[in-house]
Amino acid sequence: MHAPALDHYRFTRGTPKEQQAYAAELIQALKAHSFVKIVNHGLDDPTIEALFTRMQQFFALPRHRQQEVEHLASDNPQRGWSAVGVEQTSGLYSRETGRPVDELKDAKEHYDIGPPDDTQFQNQWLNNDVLPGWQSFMEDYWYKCQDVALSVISVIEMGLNVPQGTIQDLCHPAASEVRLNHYPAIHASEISDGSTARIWPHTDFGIITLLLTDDVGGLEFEESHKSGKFLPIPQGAKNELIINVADTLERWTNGTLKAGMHRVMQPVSTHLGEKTLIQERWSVPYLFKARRDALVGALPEFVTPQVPSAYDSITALDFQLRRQHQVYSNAQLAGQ
Ligand SMILES: O=C(O)CCC(=O)C(=O)O
Ligand SMILES: [Fe+2]
Repeated sequence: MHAPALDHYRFTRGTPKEQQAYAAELIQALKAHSFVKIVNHGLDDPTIEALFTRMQQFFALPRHRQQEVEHLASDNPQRGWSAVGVEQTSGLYSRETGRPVDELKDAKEHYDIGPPDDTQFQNQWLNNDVLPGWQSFMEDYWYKCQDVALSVISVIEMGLNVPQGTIQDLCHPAASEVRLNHYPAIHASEISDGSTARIWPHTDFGIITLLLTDDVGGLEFEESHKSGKFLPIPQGAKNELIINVADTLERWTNGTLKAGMHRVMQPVSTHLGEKTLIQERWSVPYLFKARRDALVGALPEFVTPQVPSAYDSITALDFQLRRQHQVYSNAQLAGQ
């Protein structure tokens, strides 16, 4: 489970033979665990340092500034700031527990950034004089992540033995998002009594997710598909990028790759005394998504008469709206 990170240079700088071997290992890891860690992916250390510094600047602003770019609950893709607890990831999960969503709280605030040139669901930005250079840094980071994601998708296409471009061609125009997650410090007892999670078990909606985290810990992946058993992911070097399979790739591959169920709880190192305060935590997923009019049923390459498509063929946007709907209560969606 705790396999060392794979070296992405084996693809970007490797011989065809090295590329094939790397692709086979990556697919094997994704089949076994639904996630894999990679290094030498193209996001350099100074960029990662600056990303965490920049995101912290936004969350340190006075509340009224954050409210200027607040995302209002709707089924649409999120843009801008969502306050702690507004997004209820328990809605993606409560069906399994049978407990009402409102009893299961999320202890996270976040900021979402869609494609810089998105005209359908536009980004929300503060004036440049509030956080000089912030918007252009984040737009730049969004493009850098897109490059990494496309490169990883090339590897996945190779490892799955489908023609290059099979998946990549379904990703333009882009609909992907950078999400800046802030988990404020929280009493361990709030998590251990089962009422709150930093983020409840869920799968991501897109194709793959590229995830960077700080070293606080707490991220857990389901050990194997539908096992219900979660294993903590030890934090490696800060530049390790976690790649996980998300819903759309599971659907396109007709279940050959399964979306990785994950959550964020207290770090394993935490002594769970009543009064223990778990330190704040930061993470940045890049949610790599299909173009909005692409169909997200199984691709023909993964369907046979014996193995028909197990997924309904709706558009990526409809799928997004369906999943997004689950993270808000009806009252929120009615604007109350
Ligand atoms: O914070 C993390 O490590 C994971 C975040 C996550 O799963 C998400 O934002 O979808
Ligand atoms: Fe996630």
